[in-house]
Amino acid sequence: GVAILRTDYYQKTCPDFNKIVRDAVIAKQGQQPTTAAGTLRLFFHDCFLEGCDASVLIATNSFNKAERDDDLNDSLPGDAFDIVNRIKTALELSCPGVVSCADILAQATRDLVTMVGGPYFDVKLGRKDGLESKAHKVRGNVPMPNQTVHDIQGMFKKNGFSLREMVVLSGAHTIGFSHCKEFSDRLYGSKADPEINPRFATALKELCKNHTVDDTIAAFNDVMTPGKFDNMYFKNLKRGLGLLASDHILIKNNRTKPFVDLYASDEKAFFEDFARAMEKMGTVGVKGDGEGEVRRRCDHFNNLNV
Ligand code: HEM
Ligand SMILES: [Ca+2]
Ligand SMILES: [Ca+2]
Repeated sequence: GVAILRTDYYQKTCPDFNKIVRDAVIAKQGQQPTTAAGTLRLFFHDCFLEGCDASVLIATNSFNKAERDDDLNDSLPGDAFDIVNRIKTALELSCPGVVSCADILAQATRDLVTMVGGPYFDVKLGRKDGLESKAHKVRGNVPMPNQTVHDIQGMFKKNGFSLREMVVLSGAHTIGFSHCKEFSDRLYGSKADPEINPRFATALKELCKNHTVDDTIAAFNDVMTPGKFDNMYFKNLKRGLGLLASDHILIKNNRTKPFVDLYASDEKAFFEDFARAMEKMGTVGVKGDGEGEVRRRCDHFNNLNV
């Protein structure tokens, strides 16, 4: 059966859960300010494949190439995996074998989003960790920047999200960064996008000029307020300052544009809708008793599946 999630799921079995997660998040985000964006993306990629079950955290072994080693997950940053592992270690000392990795990722994401200025939302708990993680399943479940609104909408729809929720969740690109290869085809050559703000395009071309040699070069998703969770992402789209093609199409497409306009002019509406959509994201495909386990380590199944 489907898991019944509750915000107070660990109240008796792990009373310090909230505090342990919050303290670890504050320490990590202070040391490594890119953690919030990386973790938010990690959570998204987890929930969209096999549901929010920590399948994305599994390490590859000689029998199984895991989700995180598919090309589309290559750029998920180590700091995002690290914060989950740190929290897991602290929790295993306080209440061993009780808290799932899927719950840790959900709760840490909420705390990080809130910490960088985003809205607070409830995180219901009680997910079990999944028993499968296959790299070949990633493609088709995680959107790519060169896809159409129609194709991307299909992936959100499959997970129960409306077009409006797709737009509001894309507002996550108000923080974090993207590597040049994700948007370079908008900059150079005959397919260059004439709708990019010209000064922005010049700056990006300069930034990315050596990206084929150095694939670590990256640009902020939100050029104006890259570290702050706010509605600047939507304001940027209206001025040709969207970074990815999948960002810019939200203002070009006449079905998504009204939502961009709304969130650009009303941050409160953005925060309310984003909070509700994130709460919902946390319930996608969750596993209950008998459908998963509480992993001892977040990067390994308890039994080696071969
Ligand atoms: C709508 C379709 C989406 C597409 C095509 C897309 C694609 C991408 C790509 C290509 C990157 C750059 C990765 C890199 O180069 O390191 C990225 C970054 C990011 N994405 Fe998305 N994304 C989408 C939706 C979302 C959603 C729904 C969320 C979360 C709710 C999200 C959260 C993030 C975050 C936070 C980053 C920055 C990661 C970092 O700084 O490490 N994205 N996205
Ligand atoms: Ca998953
Ligand atoms: Ca921002």
